[in-house]
Amino acid sequence: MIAERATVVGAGSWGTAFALVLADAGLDVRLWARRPELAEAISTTHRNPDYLPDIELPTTITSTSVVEEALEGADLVVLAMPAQKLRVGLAPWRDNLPPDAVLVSLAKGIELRTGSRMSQVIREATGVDEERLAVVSGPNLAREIAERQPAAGVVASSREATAELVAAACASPAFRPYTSTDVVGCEIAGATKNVIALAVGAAEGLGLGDNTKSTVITRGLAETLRLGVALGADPATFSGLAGVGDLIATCMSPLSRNHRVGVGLGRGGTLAEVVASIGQTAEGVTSCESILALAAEAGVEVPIVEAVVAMVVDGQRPELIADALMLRRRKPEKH
Ligand SMILES: NC(=O)C1=CN([C@@H]2O[C@H](COP(=O)(O)OP(=O)(O)OC[C@H]3O[C@@H](n4cnc5c(N)ncnc54)[C@H](O)[C@@H]3O)[C@@H](O)[C@H]2O)C=CC1
Ligand SMILES: O=C(CO)COP(=O)(O)O
Repeated sequence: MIAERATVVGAGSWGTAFALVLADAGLDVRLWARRPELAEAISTTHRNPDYLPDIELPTTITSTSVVEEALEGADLVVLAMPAQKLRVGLAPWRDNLPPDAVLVSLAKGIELRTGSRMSQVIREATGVDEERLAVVSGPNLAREIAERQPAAGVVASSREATAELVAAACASPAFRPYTSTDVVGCEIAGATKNVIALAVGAAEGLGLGDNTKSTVITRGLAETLRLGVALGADPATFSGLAGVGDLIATCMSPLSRNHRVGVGLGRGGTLAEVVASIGQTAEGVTSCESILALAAEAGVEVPIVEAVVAMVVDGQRPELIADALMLRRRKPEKH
């Protein structure tokens, strides 16, 4: 089977950029926006006035705010909502999904309270079989993707043929998807790197330099790997695009919203001020607690995630947290 028609649910930054990738790969794309006026603007001007407004979208992308219209003939249903909105956001879609459509998750987060990964939320909320589900992850900052700068990603599904179907649907001259069957690894890596990016951003905001940032990234990767492996992931995933690849992009790029929230906190801003000034989703802020809870349940030490929770949730000052991380008991690097 070849996918010809895709519905992208959520016309934010990543939904819009990924719709462009699918269109460049030759698919007819329906981009669903919650607000009818936004859908109308996208369909008539071929731009999204609210996200990436300077990017001209291919004319094979049309937009609607009507669920049934959006889903007509869809081979792929791509979910581009924020992690904490996914379960409730899926409610109007559940009973309208075409029976054979493959669902694709773009969100990088862990649900609060349940600790569920996005693919688990989707399965629970829609009842679809895991073989009809794929996740896309990797170093994919929406602006760079929308500008068609060369990049690669990972499409993971427990069923290889599903990963291949989705990869074929998003392979374009500027986007090179690799396939994987490690859904757990891709999801844990994608969610946790946002939290590590908050820590790296905070270090930058405190005026600290590249040695510090590199240390946080490397030790952040170590704790992400420990957590992922404890949850059943393939360790090799963490040295790939969804692991170290996305970690580098998100931790180092001024385009990353998580990085920017961290910088703002490091400079002394309050969480409310910093998040409001960005005005877009920064998943690490709302997923750090659930990742810490997952780690506690699995008996895995995640000191950087813990430090971010202290900074973001408990409002502790970042400089005190940096000191606490440095004073931890010394140990062999591999642990
Ligand atoms: N922006 C990026 O560069 C990338 C983002 N991601 C992930 O994609 C997910 C979405 O992020 P962005 O598009 O960047 O966020 P965004 O903040 O730019 O847009 C979020 C979109 O979700 C919609 N939305 C919010 N609540 C909703 C609800 N209850 N029902 C339906 N739609 C709802 C909003 O209207 C908006 O269109 C996040 O998990 C993020 O981590 C992944 C890779 C790259
Ligand atoms: O996931 C991303 C890049 O791969 C986007 O990161 P931010 O959500 O921090 O902007």
